[in-house]
Amino acid sequence: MAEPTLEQLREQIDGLDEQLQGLLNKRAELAQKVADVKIATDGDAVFYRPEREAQVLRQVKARNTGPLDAETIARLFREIMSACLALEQRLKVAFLGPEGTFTQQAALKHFGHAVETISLAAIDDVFREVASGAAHYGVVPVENSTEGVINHTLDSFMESPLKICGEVDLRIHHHLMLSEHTQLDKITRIYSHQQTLAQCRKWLDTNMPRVERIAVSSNAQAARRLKDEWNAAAIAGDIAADLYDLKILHRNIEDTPDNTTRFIIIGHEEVPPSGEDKSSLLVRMKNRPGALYHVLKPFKDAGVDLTRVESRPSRSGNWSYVFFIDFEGHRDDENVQAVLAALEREALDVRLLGSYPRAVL
Ligand SMILES: O=C(O)C(=O)C[C@]1(C(=O)O)C=C[C@@H](O)C=C1
Repeated sequence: MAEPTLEQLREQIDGLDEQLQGLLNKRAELAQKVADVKIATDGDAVFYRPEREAQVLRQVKARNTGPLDAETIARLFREIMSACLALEQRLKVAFLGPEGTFTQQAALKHFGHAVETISLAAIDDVFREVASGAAHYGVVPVENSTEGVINHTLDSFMESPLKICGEVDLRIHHHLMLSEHTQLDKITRIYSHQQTLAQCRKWLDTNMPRVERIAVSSNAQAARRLKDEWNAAAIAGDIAADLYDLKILHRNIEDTPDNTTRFIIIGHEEVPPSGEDKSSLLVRMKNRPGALYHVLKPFKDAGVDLTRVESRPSRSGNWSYVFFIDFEGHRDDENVQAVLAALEREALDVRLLGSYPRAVL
């Protein structure tokens, strides 16, 4: 049999597109009905359901047979669910701005593009915007694989009642960029966020040792500054280069190739189990010998896996320490409850910051 012609193949694609379109709208109608059920059962209906979204995306990945790869197809379904949710309620998501930061990228990766993103200048502002109800959720960075923890976010939890309801991992690539006015041989300074400068330290030491490094509030801010300067460069990501119309001179100048930043989603609600969950905990201990041992022993006894432990001096007393602990499992799990009960006996204060689905995308 002869191979199909271009016209015949396109006809088949048109036919499938029509079916897909019909199915997508049927799916959207069901989401609208789900919204009616949520409103009928609860006056204060919560439309966004992270545990259900994680389950849908996991199913999509598990049953995928290709040729589209599992990540790609999951990203498409991410956008479909985002659009369906927007029919129920258009979410307002606050993030650490300005426009073009990796945090905005993380917000869109997690929620899809059918949300309204609100750019704010500081991590505290994101917490406040969500606490006041002006935004439904917030996205803030918490940990970077080269530079470690972002203390400001952890500190904000000491004073905030908000909960963690999700996590996002983002591979971070940094590029050296110039504006159209920059004179390459006259560059005397490089702008970027302090974390980014640290993540590119070796590259800068080797390639631009005599150029002054100036830390600014975000990478996007660094990119924005170039507009009016002819003797400066910036280090930032792709979105910032696009947004401020900059030329990328050197790509991927980060010192470690698997440079990843972890972001968390903050909100008001506790998230039910999704089947594959993580939890974050804040424990305040008296600063006595072996404090860390007493914090960690209950996890070993109950067979709960830790994924991160950080300690910070507590602001509320000279002689106490706060531990931030991430672990596998959900607050409803029996072994997690055993850990919490044991910690209650040991610690001055124990607060579960949230149980949430492990990142799927
Ligand atoms: O199952 C729900 O609760 C829905 O609202 C439907 C749906 C979806 O499109 O699948 C949309 C938004 C929720 O965050 C989760 C899932």
